Amino acid sequence: MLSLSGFEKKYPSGFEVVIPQLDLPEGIHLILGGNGSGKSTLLKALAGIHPANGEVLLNGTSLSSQPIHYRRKIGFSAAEPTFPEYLNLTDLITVVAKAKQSTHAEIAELTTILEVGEFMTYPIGGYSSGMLKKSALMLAFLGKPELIILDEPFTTIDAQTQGQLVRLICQRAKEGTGFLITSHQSGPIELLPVMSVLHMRSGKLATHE
Ligand SMILES: Nc1ncnc2c1ncn2[C@@H]1O[C@H](COP(=O)(O)OP(=O)(O)OP(=O)(O)O)[C@@H](O)[C@H]1O
Repeated sequence: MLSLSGFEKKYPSGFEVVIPQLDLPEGIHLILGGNGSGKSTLLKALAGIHPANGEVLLNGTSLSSQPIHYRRKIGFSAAEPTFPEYLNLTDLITVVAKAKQSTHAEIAELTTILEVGEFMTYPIGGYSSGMLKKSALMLAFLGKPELIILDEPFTTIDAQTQGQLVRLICQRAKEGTGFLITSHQSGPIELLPVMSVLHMRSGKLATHE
């Protein structure tokens, strides 16, 4: 599914994430590690949001040489999502659904599962942190991406939505979607059928079980 070779992402501060080689087959992969170990840095680079060096291939599509094609295949939900405050979630869904060829049925299903229907027509500037996270999750799943990258997906959402999200991840994984997930919350991730766990320390992969 996803392969990295010679991956390097360095900030001007000197902090860097370095992964010489990594091959992840289809499935759910957890990335764990302490605060500041580099998890979000890695995920943002793999989502194509932050530039990085090295080769990243998603089912043969290259992030560096086919960036638009690559990014269409990815869904990403940030740990602390931000969106233009004057738009609403319906606006964002319209744009992303068109770009990723999502169906009305999928939009309706995700609207119900993630319980965004009540606020999706209100301006984003008035959303709570949980509403922002639900919005980011909705956009990440739209269009059945080949790989969905979720950075702290269980923070700020209520217990009921956490349960719904676990079921949604399991359902999509069964259908062949790959997942990279970070979480400091152990409860929900213990319910996931995880293929591998990667531990990060100081910008490096310490272990891969
Ligand atoms: N945009 C940025 N510019 C410069 N340095 C950054 C930036 N984002 C993160 N860092 C630094 O990179 C290091 C790793 O941060 P990162 O957010 O990737 O860690 P993390 O493992 O996701 O942490 P946490 O568990 O606290 O979310 C930290 O030292 C952080 O200060």
